Amino acid sequence: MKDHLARCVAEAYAQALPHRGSGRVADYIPALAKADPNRFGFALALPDGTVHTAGDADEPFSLQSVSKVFTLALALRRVGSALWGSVGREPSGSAFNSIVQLESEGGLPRNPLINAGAIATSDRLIDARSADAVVNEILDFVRARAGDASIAIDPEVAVSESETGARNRALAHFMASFGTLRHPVETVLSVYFRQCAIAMNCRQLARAGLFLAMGGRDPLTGEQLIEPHRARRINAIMMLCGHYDNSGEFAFRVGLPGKSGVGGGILCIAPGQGSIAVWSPGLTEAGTSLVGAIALEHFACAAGWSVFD
Ligand SMILES: NC(=O)CC[C@H](N)C(=O)O
Repeated sequence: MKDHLARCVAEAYAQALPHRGSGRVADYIPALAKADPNRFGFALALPDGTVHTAGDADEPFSLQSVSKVFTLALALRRVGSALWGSVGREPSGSAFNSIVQLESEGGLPRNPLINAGAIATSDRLIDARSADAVVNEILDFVRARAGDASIAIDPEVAVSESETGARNRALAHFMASFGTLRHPVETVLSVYFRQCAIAMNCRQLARAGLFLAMGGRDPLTGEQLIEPHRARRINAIMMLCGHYDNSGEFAFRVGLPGKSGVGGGILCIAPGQGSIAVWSPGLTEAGTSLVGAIALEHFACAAGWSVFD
């Protein structure tokens, strides 16, 4: 079985490789524009600790919106269902940084995986603590899940995010005007920008996602991190909202919950089976990794993994 999965990883990598270099590297955050579009990594983490990799699986990249999944898990753990007073759980059908729905929907963002919703989620996670304390909690969480204490924030990306963060500031102030945020805008953004700037490689990210595949329990440490029903619901949100207005296409092609980021990473969860991380910086129009989605489509097909069977 393990050999079979190792072969599926190799096959998915080989099938996607000819597409390497296609898509457009995100450049609206200048520090991200330096990424090499020819990079391509793949890692599959299994609950017994095995990790199968291909390509640039050990090269760190900017987590960007993939971080929203971890913040969501931590916020649910901290404030429970009260989180849903600050953010919804419906697909947005619009771009990740869109502002249009916010006005007609009273400043309540559609879901925690678009920028406005992630900013509102970070706000609830702060829960009257300092921004630094919350950033440390997020970092400690991903380090513990990945089993690697060296995971850190890329300071250049964090500064670049903030310097060019006019749109995110607009979203945050707009929500603040409706009373959605409980903390000062700059405190919330200081958490949000830094969580997006965490650098991880595919091997680390795949391991870090395992708790979502295993009912909220980290199979590597044995800790029950969040309740099983919360893990299930995070997966549901990833399936419906993880790729902005490209989420339907991803569900159609891959059939597994996933979350993409403009750094070119995608975290994909196969409930009960394992966790997959892919990275290739060339993006589609919707801002998701073009080569990464192709690789995941081939992998899911070869492994026979889908939540719809
Ligand atoms: N889709 C993304 O990965 C967006 C994250 C990015 N840091 C932003 O806020 O714009």
